[in-house]
Amino acid sequence: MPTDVPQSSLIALGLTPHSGGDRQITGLSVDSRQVRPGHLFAALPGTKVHGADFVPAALAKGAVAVLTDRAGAALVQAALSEAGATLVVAEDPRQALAYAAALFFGQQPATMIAVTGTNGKTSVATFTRQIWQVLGYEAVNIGTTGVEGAYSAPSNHTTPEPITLHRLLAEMAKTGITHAAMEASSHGLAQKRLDGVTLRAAAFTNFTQDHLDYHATFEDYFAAKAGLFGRVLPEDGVAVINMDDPKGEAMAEIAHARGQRVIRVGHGEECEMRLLGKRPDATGQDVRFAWEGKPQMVRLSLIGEFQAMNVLTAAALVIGCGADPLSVVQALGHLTTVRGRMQQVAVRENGATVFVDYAHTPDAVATALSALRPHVLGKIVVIVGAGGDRDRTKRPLMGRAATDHADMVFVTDDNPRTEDPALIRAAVMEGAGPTAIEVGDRAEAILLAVDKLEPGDALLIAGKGHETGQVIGTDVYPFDDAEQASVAVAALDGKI
Ligand SMILES: CC(=O)N[C@H]1[C@@H](OP(=O)(O)OP(=O)(O)OC[C@H]2O[C@@H](n3ccc(=O)[nH]c3=O)[C@H](O)[C@@H]2O)O[C@H](CO)[C@@H](O)[C@@H]1O[C@H](C)C(=O)N[C@@H](C)C(=O)N[C@H](CCC(=O)O)C(=O)O
Ligand SMILES: Nc1ncnc2c1ncn2[C@@H]1O[C@H](COP(=O)(O)OP(=O)(O)OP(=O)(O)O)[C@@H](O)[C@H]1O
Ligand SMILES: N[C@H](CCC[C@H](N)C(=O)O)C(=O)O
Ligand SMILES: [Mg+2]
Repeated sequence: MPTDVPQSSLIALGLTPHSGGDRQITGLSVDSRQVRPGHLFAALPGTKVHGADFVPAALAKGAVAVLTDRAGAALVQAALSEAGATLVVAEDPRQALAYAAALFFGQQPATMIAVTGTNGKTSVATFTRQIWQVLGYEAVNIGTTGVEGAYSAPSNHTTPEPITLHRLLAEMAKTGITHAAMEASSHGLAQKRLDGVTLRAAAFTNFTQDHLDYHATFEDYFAAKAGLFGRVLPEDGVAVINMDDPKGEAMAEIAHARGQRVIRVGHGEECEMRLLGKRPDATGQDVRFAWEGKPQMVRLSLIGEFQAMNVLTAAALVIGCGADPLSVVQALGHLTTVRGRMQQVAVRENGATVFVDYAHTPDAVATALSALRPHVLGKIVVIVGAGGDRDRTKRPLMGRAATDHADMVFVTDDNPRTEDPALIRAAVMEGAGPTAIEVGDRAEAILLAVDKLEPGDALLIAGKGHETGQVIGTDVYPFDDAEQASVAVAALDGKI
């Protein structure tokens, strides 16, 4: 066995053997198909099946120990003693796995933060990383767009699973990464994926509708997010809370109750990081804000008030982690657009602009369009759609938000996945109303929308942001909104 393969005893990983005695393990897996000889297999209760069903398969592949809950233990005890493998039973096996993975891989960047909220996680994590880099730190952001910054890696999840996450964190720490900003998705929090991460600070951006396919109720969805402050962030951590959100007060209460230092961000007088005013123009905005009562000015090459709020949230996180506030303020002028978030991707010969944005919730569509309005003198055209195999109830609300906040609406396909695209569009159209134009093919919708642009107008292509593929059925077809917009502009302006 190569010497760089980490090894550890179960007890050293905080896992107490229930039967079979302590073991040296050479790896961890949650999927029986990924088990290697010497592994601990975590047989987790799932939404579809119980991982315990796959214990025989895991043992056949060489697993020497199994971590599971009580229900799982009852199912696998006999098979384990027959194979001479160790059983570990935990009240919460997902949390036990997260702690074990952190100990197994050993290292993580010394300064880590996490961001939760329905919208804005990727943006805040990216700005946090950018500020750290301007200050001279080796920094990354980890989330929907993969790992970016001083280290690059793709990612299938917004919040990676604990094993993948801690392998990655250890690898990055070894290469000298000292600062990491993570996204904490509600799935990730509910499944305790980041419980083994040592956080210095955490932020809450906002709470609106999404993922009601996974979380049974709004309360469950909120409880998952609140877990970041109520459980994951330690007592000596710093909580950065957006007080403009109706749930800000409740989140700040949770942080206070844990004894965490709270930095409030928002428009209100009570906020330590307070937005005082902004002057939007075609290429960005001048922003006036106050840090602990002291007014500051910065020029941001970013569109939309929500991006200014995301920047202030990121600044508060960096300050919360100990950076000098004045240096942080000075760094803000260097920030650049987050890929696929209110990103200007093309300009027509007549001056009309095209933006790509990742708004895929009703609130995000409303926020993105109203944020764009003060930067635009003419009309706003929007392209909107909704993804298949996701929260169905948000579809008409997204259509409605588009009609309420734009002057012209095109309804098209997002990622239909395994659903019938026509039915998804019909649900979006129901909210968008009779004035909306339905065009199934996304490339055609972009071409038609770009064609409507007159001087001073802007088009917002919502929903897919940085994505480079369109998922139809289970296949992924190359598709990039930014590229399609450039092609449409070039074609209509007679450049190709
Ligand atoms: C809905 C959801 O989050 N599901 C996660 C959950 O799976 P599950 O409970 O559905 O698992 P299951 O299919 O019932 O199987 C139970 C167990 O048996 C195991 N198994 C299954 C089959 C097999 O042959 N062998 C085997 O061992 C599975 O690995 C699992 O541990 O537990 C699994 C193991 O921890 C996760 O991999 C899986 O994430 C899946 C891949 C996923 O797609 N999650 C998405 C929805 C997600 O997490 N998204 C958020 C972003 C959301 C957002 O903000 O937009 C993210 O952070 O990326
Ligand atoms: N602070 C905010 N308030 C409201 N809407 C926002 C905010 N920040 C971003 N948005 C909207 O949400 C979209 C997604 O932003 P971002 O990718 O930063 O969010 P996210 O929380 O990471 O999303 P995901 O759940 O997909 O990971 C943006 O394109 C924008 O339309
Ligand atoms: N992380 C989100 C992204 C949605 C992006 C949108 N393009 C879609 O496919 O619905 C989700 O998986 O729900
Ligand atoms: Mg994200």
